[in-house]
Amino acid sequence: MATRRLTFVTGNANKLMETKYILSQGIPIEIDSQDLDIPELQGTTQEVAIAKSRRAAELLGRACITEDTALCYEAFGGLPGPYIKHFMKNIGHEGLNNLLVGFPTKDAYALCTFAYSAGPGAEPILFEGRTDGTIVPARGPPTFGWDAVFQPKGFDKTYAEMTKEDKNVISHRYRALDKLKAYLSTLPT
Ligand SMILES: O=P(O)(O)OP(=O)(O)OP(=O)(O)OC[C@H]1O[C@@H](n2cnc3c(O)ncnc32)[C@H](O)[C@@H]1O
Ligand SMILES: [Mg+2]
Repeated sequence: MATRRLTFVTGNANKLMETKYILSQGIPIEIDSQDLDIPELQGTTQEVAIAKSRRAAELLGRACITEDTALCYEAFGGLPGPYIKHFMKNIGHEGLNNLLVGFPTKDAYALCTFAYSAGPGAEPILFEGRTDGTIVPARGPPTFGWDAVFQPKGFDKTYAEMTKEDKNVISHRYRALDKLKAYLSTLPT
């Protein structure tokens, strides 16, 4: 099978690393990356993902993938959701826990949305992956976003305490990439 080449438009080095790792397990694919400055709209996770994918393909002038990650609190009807980056930056791990003081549930889910665009003007196709868990006081290295405060259901470790091999077979990103992989393998290279 010929190796497919695809550009991942992202400015996040950790996303890129996990994506390359997960995709390399399944199909012959080479991912390069471009960090383009793309405004992220407000709206549902799907609306945010579609707008970003359209703009990325326009700027790049060819097929690409983009990705948006949301962290959704059950107590808040799914927020912060796609706005988690700004919450994380401004209030940190402790703030992400303090938000939930007084709320009956600390349940949350991580939602990853990959968007594939065949090129400028093409309708983006979305691939979603969800992992359920709980928000806990930070444990593990603070290397990647909110990994240290998210403990997936059925595990006694946070994402940050897990090995990359373990995180990458149960994560929101893995589940979305599993669907993207299946789609890519139906396309001609
Ligand atoms: O250039 P892009 O791809 O948009 O990269 P970004 O860092 O801006 O990413 P998002 O807009 O999707 O914002 C998601 C936020 O969640 C963080 N994040 C994404 N995936 C994560 C994961 O698997 N574990 C922990 N934090 C994660 C990430 O660092 C951001 O703060
Ligand atoms: Mg972003």
